[in-house]
Amino acid sequence: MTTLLDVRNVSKRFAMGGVFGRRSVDAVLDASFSLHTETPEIFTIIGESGSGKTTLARMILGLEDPSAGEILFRGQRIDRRAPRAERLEFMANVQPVFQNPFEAFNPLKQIERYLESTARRFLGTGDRAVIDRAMDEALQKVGLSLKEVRGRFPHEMSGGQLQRCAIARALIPNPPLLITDEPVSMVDASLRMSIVNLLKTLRDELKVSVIYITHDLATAYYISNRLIIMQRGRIVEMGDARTVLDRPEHPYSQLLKASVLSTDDAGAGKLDTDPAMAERAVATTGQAGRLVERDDGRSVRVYEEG
Ligand SMILES: Nc1ncnc2c1ncn2[C@@H]1O[C@H](COP(=O)(O)OP(=O)(O)OP(=O)(O)O)[C@@H](O)[C@H]1O
Repeated sequence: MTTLLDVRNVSKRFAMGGVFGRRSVDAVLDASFSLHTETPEIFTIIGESGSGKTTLARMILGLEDPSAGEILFRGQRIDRRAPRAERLEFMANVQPVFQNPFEAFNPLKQIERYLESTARRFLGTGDRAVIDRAMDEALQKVGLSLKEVRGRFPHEMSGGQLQRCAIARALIPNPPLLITDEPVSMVDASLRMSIVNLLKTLRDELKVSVIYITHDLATAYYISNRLIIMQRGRIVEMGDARTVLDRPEHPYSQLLKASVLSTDDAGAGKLDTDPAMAERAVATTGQAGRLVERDDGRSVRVYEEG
C-alpha cells in the first residue's frame, strides 16, 4: 500500500510567557498514524477542547512546524520553508475546511471571487471559460452550481450552503486529502447532517480522504472509518471507529462516550456522569504510558502492564 500521509512521532511544544516565568504547553505528544492512497477514508480526531486536535491539523497543513518527529505527504516531508512551487503543489493536494464559514468569507466580497482566486492560483490560468468550468464543477460536487452562487454575498446564504461553498473552494485543485476542523459545529443542527453526508459522498464517489476533527461522537460514529481519541495532547485510543466507540477501553474514551447526553437519560433526569469514571479518566491525564495494540486491532494507552 502507498502511504498518503505519514505522521511519525510528532510533538508540538509551545513556549508561553515572557522572559520571566517562562512556561511551555505540550499541545501534541508523540502522535503517529498514517493514511493510505488506495483506501480513502474518513479519519477522525476526537478530543475535548485543548486536547491538541487543531495543532495536529495545523502541522499536517504545514502551518506549524512539529517540535519533534516529522510528517510526510506522499513520502515528502512537509516543509513550511520549501520553495514556492513545491509549497503550491502541496497546498493543492492538502486542502483545509475551517469551522466557521462566515469567518472564512469576507462579508463584503462575493463568494465566487474566492472560488475564482483559488482556481486562478491552482489551475495557473486566467482563462475565464476554464475558471468558470472549474468553479461550476466544484460547486456541482457539493450540490450547488455556479448559477446559484453567482453574484451572491455570504450573508445571502445559510451556514450550510456557505460551508458547501467552502468545501467547493477546497475541491477546486482536486485534492486527495481534506482537513476539516469542526466543519459542522457552526452550522444549524438541521443542516449538519447534509454536510456530514457530503463528506461521506466525497470519500465514496470522489475517493477523497478526509481528516475530520470534532468533539461530536455521534457524527464521528456515523461517518468515520478510523479514529483517534486525544487527551491533553496524547492519543489514548486509536482504531476502527465502531470498535472503539461501541466499547471504548481507555477511561477517557469511556468518559467521552458516557458524557453524550441521551434523551432517555435526560428524560429520566440523569444528567451526571459516573464520578468514579470521571476520576479514572482524570487519573490518566498527563501520564505517558504506552500505546498497546489489542487483538481487535485497536491501540489503547496503558499505564501498567496491559
Ligand atoms: N499558538 C499557540 N501558542 C501557545 N499555546 C497554544 C497555541 N496553539 C495552541 N496552544 C495550546 O495548545 C493546547 C492544544 O490546543 P488546540 O487548539 O490544538 O486544541 P483543540 O483540541 O483543537 O481545542 P479546541 O477544540 O478548543 O479547538 C492548548 O492548551 C492551547 O492553549
